[in-house]
Amino acid sequence: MSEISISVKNLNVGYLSDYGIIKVLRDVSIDIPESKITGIAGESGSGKSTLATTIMGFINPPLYVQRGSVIVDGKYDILSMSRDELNKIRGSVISYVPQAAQNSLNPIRKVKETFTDILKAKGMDYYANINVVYNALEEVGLTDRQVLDMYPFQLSGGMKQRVVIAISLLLNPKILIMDEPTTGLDVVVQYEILKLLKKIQKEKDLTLVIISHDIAMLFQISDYIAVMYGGQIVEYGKYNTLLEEAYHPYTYLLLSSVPTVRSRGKKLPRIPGDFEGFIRYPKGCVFSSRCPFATITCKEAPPQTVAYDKFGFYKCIRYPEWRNEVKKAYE
Ligand SMILES: Nc1ncnc2c1ncn2[C@@H]1O[C@H](COP(=O)(O)OP(=O)(O)OP(=O)(O)O)[C@@H](O)[C@H]1O
Repeated sequence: MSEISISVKNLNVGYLSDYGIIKVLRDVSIDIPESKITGIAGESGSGKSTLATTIMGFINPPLYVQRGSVIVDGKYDILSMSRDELNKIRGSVISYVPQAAQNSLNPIRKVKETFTDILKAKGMDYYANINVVYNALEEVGLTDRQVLDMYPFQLSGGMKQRVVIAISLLLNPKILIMDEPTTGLDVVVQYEILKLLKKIQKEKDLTLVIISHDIAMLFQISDYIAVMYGGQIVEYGKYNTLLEEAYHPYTYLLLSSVPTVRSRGKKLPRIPGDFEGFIRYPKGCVFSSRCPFATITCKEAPPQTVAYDKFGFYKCIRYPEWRNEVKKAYE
């Protein structure tokens, strides 16, 4: 079995619009290791959901793949598979929980009817597979089977999220991609859901990909972190490497802008300005107009990807010099 669970190479994806194709993902390449938790961090609009949707093969207009490849589990070439072939592996090899999935449970169907629909779509009967359903519920800590006879409005936010996770794991996939799994939940429930995800990941040896704008949450749970900015992955590596010494200034500034008890009373570095957008896309490094360490060279040409270790990489021509400038500017 391959050590790489999802391999994305030179992915260029955009959206069709009245003005032509608006390019969003720009040469995105990443190898996501199996049996680990990989966090994909980035601010709203950086392209995280576009990446997840493309990995799942949900290629429907206006989304448009210009080039690149996505190989899942070493053998599924997602972008060249038919709809039927993709439907076969969705749920059984790779599952995806989109943003706010807990709110899209059908309000007029009991939980068991939702399970029935999911199983039926896979040609499976609910009653013949009732133990599969019970197991899935137990895995997510819903031991009271009465939950099956309840409507979504009778469940708390945390319970709904557990039901959604149980559905995504019903057919025992090897890979689970969750988009913003804790958004909209209160802090205690967020913690419980993260603890549950970590437990399930370990027990099932799952490859778990968590997408979030909440970098602090991702650093709590992930083994690897990819940092997205303006449709690119600007840095990727082990969470502790990034925490100890980010190679990209954007990662450093994102991490430094998270308030902690220790930073109380201190001025937190902020990221000046705004992303130019996908239409007026920067010519050089995508972060250069906001980067306090950028030089003219950074603004003129995109940086090469610098690879290190097995999976890690960064896109910054100013590393390691910019680290010395941090000391002068902020420390
Ligand atoms: N269906 C669509 N049609 C046109 N543009 C889209 C569509 N979906 C996303 N986009 C654009 O693609 C860019 C990336 O969006 P995407 O949803 O992938 O980002 P994200 O990082 O997941 O953000 P968020 O967390 O807010 O969902 C944004 O500029 C967005 O406006």
